[in-house]
Amino acid sequence: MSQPLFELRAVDKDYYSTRRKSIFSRRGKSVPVKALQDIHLQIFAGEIFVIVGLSGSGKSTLLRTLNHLIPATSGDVTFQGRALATLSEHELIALRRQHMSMVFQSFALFDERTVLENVAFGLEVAGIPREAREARALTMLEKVGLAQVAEQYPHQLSGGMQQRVGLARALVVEPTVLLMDEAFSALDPIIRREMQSLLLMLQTGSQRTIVFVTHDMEEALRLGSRIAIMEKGKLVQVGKPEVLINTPATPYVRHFFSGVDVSRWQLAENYADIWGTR
Ligand SMILES: Nc1ncnc2c1ncn2[C@@H]1O[C@H](COP(=O)(O)OP(=O)(O)OP(=O)(O)O)[C@@H](O)[C@H]1O
Repeated sequence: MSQPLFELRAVDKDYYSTRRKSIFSRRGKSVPVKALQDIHLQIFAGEIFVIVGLSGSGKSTLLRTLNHLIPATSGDVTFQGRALATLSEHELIALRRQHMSMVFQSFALFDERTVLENVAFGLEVAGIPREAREARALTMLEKVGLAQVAEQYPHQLSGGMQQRVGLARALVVEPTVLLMDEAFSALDPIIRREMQSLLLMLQTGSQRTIVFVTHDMEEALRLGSRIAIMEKGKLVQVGKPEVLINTPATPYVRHFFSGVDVSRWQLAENYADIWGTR
């Protein structure tokens, strides 16, 4: 098997929150929230790796340890064999710029910039001249079907369109990894499915790796090459969708499939045919 792109070994993350002190403190000492506990994980190039779990299970924290926005309290996180904790702030910023983009639920667009300027932002930061960056941004907007609104401002667009701008902005820098945190969760169901299809279409033939956080099992099954299920800061099972469905490790994992039509995933041999765009 190829070398993992990310490798996590014995990763813990404890939060010491003053906000929570009155609830969790004992004799004035704050008790940490154990957001991640003993995480061992490998993520490979080209995967759409989906992290699923209930609210508070540690999904966002795990995602943010991958780009060191949240440093692990203990354990190792490596990217392309480099331990993130050993990098200087300067090296980390360079690594993130070169390899990683993020897409958030809240879109996080710049209101005072046009759609084109929003998409071109990462290229501007990278020092690409205006003409070249705007040409690349426009090509990316064409790919997400939004070239016609390039000169508009984010507030003039629907939520679904704004998230397509967010996706274009993340992809235009050609990242090795796309980190997506509940990126489609604020969208209504039809637009959400359209965004999932768009993401799968854009991923076709690409070696880009996507790590996608969601609490929605339908979305996880639709997008994931592999799925990790989290419970209270721990990884309870990691595997291909059909493996999780056919052999759930715990009742908690099984619980995630209640209400989801899993019949399409139950026969592993049919799995490759389910989504033509994968
Ligand atoms: N900055 C922080 N300070 C203190 N506790 C935190 C902080 N961030 C997260 N937590 C706690 O860590 C745990 C994991 O949070 P995290 O946001 O990673 O979970 P999640 O699965 O992404 O949740 P959600 O789906 O609600 O976003 C929760 O108990 C949360 O309250």
